[in-house]
Amino acid sequence: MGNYVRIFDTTLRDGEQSPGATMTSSEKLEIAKALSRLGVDVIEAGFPAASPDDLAAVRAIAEHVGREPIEGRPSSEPPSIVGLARATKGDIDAAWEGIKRAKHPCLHTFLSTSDLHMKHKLRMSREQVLAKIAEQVAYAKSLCNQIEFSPEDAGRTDPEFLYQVLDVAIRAGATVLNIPDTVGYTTPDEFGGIISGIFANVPNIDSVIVSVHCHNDLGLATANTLAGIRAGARQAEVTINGIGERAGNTSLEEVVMTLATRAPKFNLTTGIDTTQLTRVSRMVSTATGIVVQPNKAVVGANAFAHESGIHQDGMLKHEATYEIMRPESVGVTQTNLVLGKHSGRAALSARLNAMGYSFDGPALDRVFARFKALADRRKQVHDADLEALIHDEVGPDIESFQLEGLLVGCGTMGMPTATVRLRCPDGKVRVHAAVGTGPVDAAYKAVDAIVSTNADLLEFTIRSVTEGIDALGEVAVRIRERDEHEGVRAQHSGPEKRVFHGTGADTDIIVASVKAYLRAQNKLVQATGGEWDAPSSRDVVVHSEAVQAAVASSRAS
Ligand SMILES: CC(=O)SCCNC(=O)CCNC(=O)[C@H](O)C(C)(C)COP(=O)(O)OP(=O)(O)OC[C@H]1O[C@@H](n2cnc3c(N)ncnc32)[C@H](O)[C@@H]1OP(=O)(O)O
Ligand SMILES: CC(C)C(=O)C(=O)O
Repeated sequence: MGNYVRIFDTTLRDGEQSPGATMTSSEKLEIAKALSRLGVDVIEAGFPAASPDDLAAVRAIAEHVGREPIEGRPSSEPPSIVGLARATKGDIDAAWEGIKRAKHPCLHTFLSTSDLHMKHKLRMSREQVLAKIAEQVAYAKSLCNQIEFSPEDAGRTDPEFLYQVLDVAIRAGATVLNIPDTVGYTTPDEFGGIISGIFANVPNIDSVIVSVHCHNDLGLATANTLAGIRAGARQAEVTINGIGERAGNTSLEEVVMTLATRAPKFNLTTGIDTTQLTRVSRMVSTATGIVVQPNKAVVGANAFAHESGIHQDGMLKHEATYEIMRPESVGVTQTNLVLGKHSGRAALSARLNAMGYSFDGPALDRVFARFKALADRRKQVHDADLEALIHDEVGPDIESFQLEGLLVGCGTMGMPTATVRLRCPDGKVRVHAAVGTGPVDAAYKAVDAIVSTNADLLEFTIRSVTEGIDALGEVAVRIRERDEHEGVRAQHSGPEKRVFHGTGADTDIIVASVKAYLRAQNKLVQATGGEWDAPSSRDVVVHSEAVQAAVASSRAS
């Protein structure tokens, strides 16, 4: 095998043993096709004795995926298809029934060899176990050329007995000896030592492939698998996303990307097309319903995401500062500089540039201040949030009216009321309160009383820019200059009345609504040469003492 490591994928067998991960036959077939395209050498398709459905799924995979090379598959050969069986004739027959139509079928049988398992689970002596291995491996060999044998719980098996077991299995016809750390008990030095011990003590070990199969109970599955490979194993049994019994199996993507990323250290290759890893990971997650944790190595949503300003600045200067693999190498389109409360100007301005905006100097400072204020309230700031902020920032050249304050009262207990405080083109601050059918209507009436531009509201739309209770709301309005001759328009062929658009964004949707309305009103005022008739004090309707006081104070200023 030299420096080639065979990737044996057991997502459909051990992976499916994850509580709740049961997949339908058609999902399994689709995943098997994806695994084949990914370039795995071996697919353990199931445990046919477990149920008629399992048998049917294994058979379908053997017939479809195990016979023809799939388009796009790195190797021209179809993968080997494996069926798992206890060391019993019935299980072996069922497994053979499942896989026999594959071009490269392989029967995998196993029997526990640790004293603990033999005594309490199998209730068999060492001698009985050795005899059963000899008998059942030989029986399997009578059906199929390729036989994999696993001494279950090898990680806790007495090494001397393990060598005896493996010797018996080779003599009976096994072609692959798989060494499982069934309960994820060993540490990397111990597991590497077990594999080295096997190479040093089992006769004819060079005539078979030595395989490793680790579980992740202590989070050591990948480390143990790599230790086994460094000790000479040339097959790694893995699952996509590391799913499997209890804490799972070794994850395919971690082993493959370690061998690829640290190539000079390992000097080993696999047949995996790593650019498909992310896609297959998502497919398995969807089929099993097992969500990939965001910080999962290689395929987690955050594996190529950077949130803090110092890291983002480093990444913008040189990608190797904080990334040891390129995202494209695992099929992620690009590094994700997540904008959040820890981000700095460098990342914000890079994101804005990518979105087609260029801000620098005080304009960037302004957007940055608003971005930070938003990021303090939101977990993440998305492009859509930025768009809304920018549209809010890039308003009319002159802000004739500026919102200085807004107070609304609404609900089921009384009349919706809004008090609006605006700085007007003459520099004075005016306050007006109004009632309406709802808080927005009340606020717009209050704005109208101060702005009095003779415009009709044509359209009002509100949408949540992003998801969640803390999402930014974006309001878009369109207003049209009022036609003084409305109703007798046919007799007047004057110019069409102009329409002005305004948007506003805020986590408070009433504030966003007023900002949008004022934007549009400001454009109208600007378009009419900045003309504006200040309302007489008679026009100001006062609804409370507080507002009266506010009006008085605005007059005083
Ligand atoms: C480490 C691993 O991942 S091993 C693979 C685990 N996968 C599965 O178990 C697949 C799903 N399993 C099943 O559907 C069922 O367990 C079946 C159909 C295989 C067996 O069901 P049952 O016959 O009802 O047996 P049950 O599951 O209750 O008990 C397992 C029996 O197999 C025996 N057994 C366990 N491992 C082996 C083995 N490798 N070879 C032979 N017998 C074994 C046990 O000692 C026990 O025998 P007993 O009933 O005489 O005490
Ligand atoms: C069947 C064997 C290989 C197994 O899954 C284990 O021991 O974990």
